[in-house]
Amino acid sequence: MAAEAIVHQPEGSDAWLRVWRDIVKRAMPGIFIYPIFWAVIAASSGFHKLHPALSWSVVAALTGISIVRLINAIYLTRVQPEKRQVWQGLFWFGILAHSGIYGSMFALSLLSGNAQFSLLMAFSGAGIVAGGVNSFSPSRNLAYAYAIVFLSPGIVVALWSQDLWVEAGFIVTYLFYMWNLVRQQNAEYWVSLNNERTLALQSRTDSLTTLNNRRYFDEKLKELCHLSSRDHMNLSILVLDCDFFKAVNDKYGHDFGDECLRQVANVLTTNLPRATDVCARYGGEEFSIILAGTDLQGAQLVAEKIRNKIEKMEIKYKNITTKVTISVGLVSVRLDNFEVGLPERLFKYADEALYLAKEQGRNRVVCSVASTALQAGKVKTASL
Ligand SMILES: Nc1nc2c(ncn2[C@@H]2O[C@H](COP(=O)(O)OP(=O)(O)OP(=O)(O)O)[C@@H](O)[C@H]2O)c(=O)[nH]1
Repeated sequence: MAAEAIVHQPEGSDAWLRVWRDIVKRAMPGIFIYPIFWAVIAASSGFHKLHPALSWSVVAALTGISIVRLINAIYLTRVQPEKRQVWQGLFWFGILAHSGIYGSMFALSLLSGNAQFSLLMAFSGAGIVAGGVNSFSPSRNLAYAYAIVFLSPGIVVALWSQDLWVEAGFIVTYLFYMWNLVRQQNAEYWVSLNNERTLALQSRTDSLTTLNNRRYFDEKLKELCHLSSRDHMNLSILVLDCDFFKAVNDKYGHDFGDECLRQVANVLTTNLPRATDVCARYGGEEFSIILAGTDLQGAQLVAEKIRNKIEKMEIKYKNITTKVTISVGLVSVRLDNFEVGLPERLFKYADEALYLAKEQGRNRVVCSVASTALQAGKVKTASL
């Protein structure tokens, strides 16, 4: 996906969280720069002696905004998704208020006739703007707005006073330079984020079927076992295997076998509509499914539906048309406490049930004895 496309991802997605975490982290060191720089420059250049009220008011305003920004930075990425816009608005306000006030003081320094004051404000301002542009570059609009608000008062004052044309030219040039930097850094940020996401996706995806791979399935199984144990929920695992797949490969070739696996995978994904269902290619011609919050009856229905759809499906590839069947092993338990090795044991039960399904003639769903005993209350989870 192109960098530009991702910049406009909808609010509330995972991308929002990731990007704003980055922005907040990058912006953190800059929060206290404003009052500190201003206080040091106003004191060292003698500006505070001539204008004590203004100097102190600016210190107070910049410090107040720093505190608001700090609180905002702590909570921005932790609030409920529906409150994100308000907190994001407050983040913008803090940034623009800081840059507006500091930029105005820089503009004032141009008119002050105090060379040391204006030089220090110019140097510090240039540094702060460059740092801010770098921090906010994941959001191009924020970075642009920030640079404009910071530098505009200086440009206006320099143009207005007529004898500061050189300074005005310098600030306008600097603004263009920053503009270019925003574009460049924004593009670099999104390209690297995109690469990171692609790599993460590849590491959890099976390239043939685009289903999740075994590693992801194992991680998810552990996580869902934990969650289900904590909430005393049902958890079902299905292990599915294509029947006589060696014969399919031998008869029609490996390419056709691959196509069969893709079409079987497609039936699985289209028949698992719940967002919490996890489906993976466990290896070879074996697939696995986790149905969190689903009891034995529900899991049997799902397994039977999938088995039935695959049995009826005609697999067409090039000039060949054939059918395949699958055998399914199933385990369904209500979990009350998590123990080490629980996910592996549950999977083993489903796998043993699959073995029975093969033994009993294939093209069928067999439920693990562990789950029937558990549903009848004969076995406690702890003794699985
Ligand atoms: N085309 C293709 N074949 C695969 C892939 N992974 C595994 N296989 C084949 O799947 C076949 C599995 O064979 P077996 O384990 O003997 O099982 P089966 O023939 O399906 O017999 P049962 O499972 O007992 O019904 C082997 O021939 C593997 O080469 C794959 O990615 N693509």
